[in-house]
Amino acid sequence: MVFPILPFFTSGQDLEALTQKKPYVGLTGQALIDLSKTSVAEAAAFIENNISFRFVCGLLKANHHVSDNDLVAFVNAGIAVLFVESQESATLLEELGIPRDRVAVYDGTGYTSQFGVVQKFSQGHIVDANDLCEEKIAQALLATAKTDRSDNLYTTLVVDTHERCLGLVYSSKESLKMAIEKQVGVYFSRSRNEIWVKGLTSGNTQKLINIQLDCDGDALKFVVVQEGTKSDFCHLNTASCYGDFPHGLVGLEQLLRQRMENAPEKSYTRRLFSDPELLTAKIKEEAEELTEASSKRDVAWEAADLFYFAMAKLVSSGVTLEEVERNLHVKHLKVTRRAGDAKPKFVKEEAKPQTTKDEEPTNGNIHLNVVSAHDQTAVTAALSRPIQKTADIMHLVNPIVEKVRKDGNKALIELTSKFDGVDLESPVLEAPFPEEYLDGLTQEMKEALDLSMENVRKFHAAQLQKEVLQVETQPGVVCSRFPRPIEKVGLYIPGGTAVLPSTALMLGVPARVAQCKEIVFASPPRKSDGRVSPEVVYVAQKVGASKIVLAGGAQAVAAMAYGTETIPKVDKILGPGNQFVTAAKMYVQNDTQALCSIDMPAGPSEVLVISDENADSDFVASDLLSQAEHGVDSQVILVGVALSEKRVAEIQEAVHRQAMELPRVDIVRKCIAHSSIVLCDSYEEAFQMSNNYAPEHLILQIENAAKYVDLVFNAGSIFVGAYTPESCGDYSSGTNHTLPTYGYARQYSGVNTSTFQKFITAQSVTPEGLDNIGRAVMSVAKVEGLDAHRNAIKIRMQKLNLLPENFQ
Ligand SMILES: NC(=O)c1ccc[n+]([C@@H]2O[C@H](COP(=O)([O-])OP(=O)(O)OC[C@H]3O[C@@H](n4cnc5c(N)ncnc54)[C@H](O)[C@@H]3O)[C@@H](O)[C@H]2O)c1
Ligand SMILES: N[C@H](CO)Cc1c[nH]c[nH+]1
Ligand SMILES: [Zn+2]
Repeated sequence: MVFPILPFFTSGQDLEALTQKKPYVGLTGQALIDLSKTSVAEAAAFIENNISFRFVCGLLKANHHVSDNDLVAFVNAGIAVLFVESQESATLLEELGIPRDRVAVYDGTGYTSQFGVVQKFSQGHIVDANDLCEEKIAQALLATAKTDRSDNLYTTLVVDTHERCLGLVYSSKESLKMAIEKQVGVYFSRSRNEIWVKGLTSGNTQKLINIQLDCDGDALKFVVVQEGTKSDFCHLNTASCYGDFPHGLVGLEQLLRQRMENAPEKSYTRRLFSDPELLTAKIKEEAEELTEASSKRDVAWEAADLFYFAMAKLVSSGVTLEEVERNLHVKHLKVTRRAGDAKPKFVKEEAKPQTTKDEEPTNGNIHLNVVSAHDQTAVTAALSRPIQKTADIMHLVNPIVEKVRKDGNKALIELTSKFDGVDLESPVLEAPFPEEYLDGLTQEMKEALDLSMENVRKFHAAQLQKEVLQVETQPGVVCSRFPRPIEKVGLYIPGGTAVLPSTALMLGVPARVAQCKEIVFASPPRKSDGRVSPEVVYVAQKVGASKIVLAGGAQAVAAMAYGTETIPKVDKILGPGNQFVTAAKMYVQNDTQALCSIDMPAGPSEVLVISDENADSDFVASDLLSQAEHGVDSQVILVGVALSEKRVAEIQEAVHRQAMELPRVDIVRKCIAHSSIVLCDSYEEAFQMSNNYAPEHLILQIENAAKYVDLVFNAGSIFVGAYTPESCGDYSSGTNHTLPTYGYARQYSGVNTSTFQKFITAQSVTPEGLDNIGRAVMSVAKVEGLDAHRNAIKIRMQKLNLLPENFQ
């Protein structure tokens, strides 16, 4: 039992008009709407705007003309339960995806709701809202409410609209009638033995929102809003008769509302309310921090910060917490329509599939979003990368890594079957690699790979640091530094959406140049035969790899980091990959048990092209597309310097035309959907934009391009001039294509020869040297309170008679 009357709104127009004219109808907290006479929009607006109607149902008569789509839309707008006249209708609704407990079937005497409110609404309960008046409502309530008290009063619980208990009071028949008539908190005072209008003397009155009866009808509940200057319910000046509430979200909302009214001019809260950009930045910052938090304590801490700024946004936008909760409630009521199984009776119109972000339309123009560099908000959105939050990815990757760590090859075989659809007997191919693994490798391909490997070798051999660096910092103090190869390296070669033998050579050749002792390759096996491509095997053979791990993703990274029965544990893992690979690399790098470092976070490929009016539109488009085809999570950005509208249109046309010819057009389409053109006025502005973005690849298609290289501070690799497409660096020119993405070009270099080396320092100090630096060492050791350090100098200097006799 909630309320003994279910007001029936016979038409959509009644909804708004009647609730204005007869606000007391809302005291019942419930409504029944005739769905055949109401539009979805009318129902949605009614539910959204009237917080007093907590339980809204829809009546569906036999032979109604409501379409299937509208039925689902009504439910999704917040209709809790559908009242239908037959079991057959209930079955048809179920086939549409509306759960059975959201349907109440007429049984000859009424409808029984089992969802939200468990109650039988008989014909007598359902009353045309047009016929309702305060008196009828009071009569119905009094006829149903029970009391077993000798004074005939009704026990009444008072709660606020967040359902927080304010206190326990008593109502009499008269006080109830008066409360309904005036829609305020009116009770019966037992101590004064009279009707008690709450706040009559103090001014802290109560607006009455709903009256409810409990399940057996012997206790009332008043839902109220405290009004007046003080919002305390209790005579002891606390929010409730049980003291003040803990300062949670409701308390925060109240506090921020007060601050909105009276925060001092220069206070932080005032700034927050009057500077929308600051508030936006704080919300983004806190949201990011929350995604990065991992311990329970940090997650709670960061969530509280985010709620604070989100609440400031609500308050400054005039939105209440109740409206948000209402929104959550409606979302909770949503259902998913089942596709294609509606019975003819319910089929009035075909449902159009909704387009989600993951399912971009597969036709239409492929064009980039265009923003002006002056629109800061649009630029920030345009330059944000389409990557999953670290926390979300880690959540998926952690169990994979742990499984491989625990179960070794067995786990690797299982995960390869699961993620790559290949069932292997052994996850490792040992050198010397069987000749048949080179089947299909053409002479032309060998020559292309040889040429590329030789150029990469030349450039990386020139970088090799062999010499011992030696400096005498003081007479008798010689410091030196010398390189050593990292002993065992694991090289990841992507193979998800495209097989990348070029990555095999970009990693294998410098590893060989640096003289790493053991080189292990890992790459996902192909579905067709469970092998890796002959080109990868060819490169592995050329660079002297000892093994090829036939696995991809996080499982391959884990196998190389921890080792398995047949895979050696490596000291460093290098190579690009998708988000699973990159996240797994970051995970093992942070695990001291793994004792494994990584090159850098090299995730989904990205490019930023700076072009001016003189650039060739076809060249620009081709460079954008060459990275767009890598994956749906790639991003390509064109920063245009003083581009005319005509030029922008020409580039867009070239992008579309060239893309439509590509076999990977579907991937390109999805990548371009989150890629942009940013229009700048000057070269300086364009380079500033690029430095902020810190792209993996930067292509300069501008006049005198070489002259502008000095302006670049953050980028993985730069491609200078119209005839330097990125493809050259991807394959054959000699630079490395394993480069930092996600903006990590701010602090990381791309793979180079020293990535495969480490540097050891050495020093040699003579008695003369000790005399020159010994006192300084002792002074600093003393201030740090590390006497043993100081002694190591003192003892030697004393034996050498370099210190005065009584030196302490
Ligand atoms: N930054 C660089 O230097 C650089 C260089 C080359 C390539 N790349 C990038 O490397 C990436 C290669 O990605 P890819 O996907 O084609 O190949 P990949 O080899 O990196 O990843 C494929 C593996 O991911 C795993 N995987 C796929 N879906 C999974 C899921 N739902 N859960 C767990 N694991 C899953 C599978 O095991 C699969 O073997 C592209 O984004 C490309 O842009 C970057
Ligand atoms: N552009 C990629 C680096 O982001 C490398 C690559 C390999 N093959 C083609 N391209
Ligand atoms: Zn590429």
